[in-house]
Amino acid sequence: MKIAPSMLASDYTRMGECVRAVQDADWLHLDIMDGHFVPNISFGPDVVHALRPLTDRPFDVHLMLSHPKRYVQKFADAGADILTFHVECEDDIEETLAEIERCGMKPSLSLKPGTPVEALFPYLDRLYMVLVMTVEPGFGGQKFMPEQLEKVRALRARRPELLIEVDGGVNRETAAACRAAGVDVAVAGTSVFRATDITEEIRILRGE
Ligand SMILES: O=C(CO)[C@@H](O)[C@H](O)COP(=O)(O)O
Repeated sequence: MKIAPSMLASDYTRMGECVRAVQDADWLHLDIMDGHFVPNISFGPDVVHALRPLTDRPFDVHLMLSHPKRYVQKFADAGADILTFHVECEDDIEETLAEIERCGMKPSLSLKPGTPVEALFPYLDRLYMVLVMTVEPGFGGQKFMPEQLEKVRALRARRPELLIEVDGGVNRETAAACRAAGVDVAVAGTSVFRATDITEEIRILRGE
């Protein structure tokens, strides 16, 4: 299982050092929150752009925005590789996917814990990845919701080749359940950035 450390849990006074500290991870996860789709505000494309030269890891950008389509070009310019937005957003899903493709990024859709997995089914053929939220989006440091792994199993059964990521509450114990459910990529914020040995923690989360 690949590990994507979430910069939401990094020390914002030294974000550059934090990016270098997770060089051994597979991807870098960047959470973008607008204070409307979720009750929190994080950072925007300028921060993503500033961090881009510090690592060659793929930038996995998760838009928790009511209107993601407006910002697709900005995140492409900032250096995003994979762009995830939510099926519950207020923009047209097909049009937003087309805009992500037009900008040369890999399209991905996410869903909140309360949204049935079937909401994603009409779009699966167009997606590079699905991000299954294992906490209510908006904040780091929450408890993993194990029942969300049912969505991973349902998606895996329907599309064996689809890349599946989970996000929220991933630690040593819950990572094992994710691996068993067939998760390809796990986002981990608190467990990685609070670890005494970050490199070792990533290795353990991967299941190595
Ligand atoms: O998108 C989110 C929260 O909305 C996640 O990326 C969290 O930031 C993961 O943090 P931890 O649960 O690992 O602390």
